[in-house]
Amino acid sequence: MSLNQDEDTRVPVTILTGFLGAGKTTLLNHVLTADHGQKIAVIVNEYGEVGIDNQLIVGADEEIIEMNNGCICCTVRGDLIRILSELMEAKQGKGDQRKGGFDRILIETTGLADPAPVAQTFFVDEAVADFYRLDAIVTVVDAKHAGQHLDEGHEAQEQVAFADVLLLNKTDLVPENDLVRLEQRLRAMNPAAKQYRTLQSKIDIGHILGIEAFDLATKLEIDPGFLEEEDHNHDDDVASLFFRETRPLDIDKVNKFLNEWLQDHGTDTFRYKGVLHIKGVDQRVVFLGIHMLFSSYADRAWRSNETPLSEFVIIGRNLDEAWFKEQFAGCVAS
Ligand SMILES: Nc1nc2c(ncn2[C@@H]2O[C@H](COP(=O)(O)OP(=O)(O)OP(=O)(O)O)[C@@H](O)[C@H]2O)c(=O)[nH]1
Repeated sequence: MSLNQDEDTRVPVTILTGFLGAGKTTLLNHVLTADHGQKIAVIVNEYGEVGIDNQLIVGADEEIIEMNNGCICCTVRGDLIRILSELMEAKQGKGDQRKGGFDRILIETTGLADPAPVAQTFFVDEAVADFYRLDAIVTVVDAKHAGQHLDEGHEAQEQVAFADVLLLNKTDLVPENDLVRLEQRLRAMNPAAKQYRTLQSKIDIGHILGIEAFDLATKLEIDPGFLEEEDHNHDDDVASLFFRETRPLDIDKVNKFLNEWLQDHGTDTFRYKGVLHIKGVDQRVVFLGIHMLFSSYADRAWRSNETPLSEFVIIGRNLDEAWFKEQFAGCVAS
């Protein structure tokens, strides 16, 4: 391992984190389409058995690797190390060399991930630590919902506490007073992190990539056990449900059932999103929601080699799977 940063030729890695729906995929798409001349290999970890985000990432020629078998900070650390090792071998001219053309790595964690164990991978696994350098942890904060998430959830707090850069996103949804209060709260939790306000996660790439901001000593001050392998807990009440339906749906019925559900359960429904097959619409309909706020839009047309179908994920507390299944089936167009 090189000791001098100037001579450090290891591949830089950025961990992109932030609570469910904060704007991570929006930021990722912004980075992938920006004109920075860098080749970025992207590792995306989603909560839930099927990835919706990977369907929404812009069609860049970057290497995008999905990890959907669990949460990156718990069960799939082994997967992460395997993927990083494969990429390393590709870059060293071994293995699948088509994958080796990247300059840096970007890891998008699930909104429920604690970033510390992910960061830890770059220090405790020797082969990984020799080849990769953790550049920064970038945390996107949803200005509208951060108050609730920080009050309730240990994961949201960890994401802020471990950040090197905090992007205060969705500044269009809250008044200036609230933004200032939130900035103060974030600063009290993590005085060392740089803060930027963003709209649609738009940020100068130079503020988040290649910034050499991750400092192990600071992280050890926040969490003296940072380098020790230890179990960590998630909120056990939070679960995800997944639905798939090949018959076309009626968008009015989808809207109606979600509206009714959210009136009573909006606070506990963190995130729901899907790509839907709607009757009479030739395009994929993307449906995105966070608590009470949701929207849908027609995306690209279904391709001739795709079977149109609807895939929908809901993440929240106290979700009744049988009830949701019945409601979802009730949305099939007549
Ligand atoms: N009003 C508003 N909406 C935004 C802004 N940035 C992103 N969004 C919307 O917020 C929603 C969530 O954005 P994503 O980028 O999917 O969030 P995410 O953090 O990747 O979500 P998960 O992967 O589910 O955790 C989408 O509908 C975005 O269009 C913003 O600045 N203002």
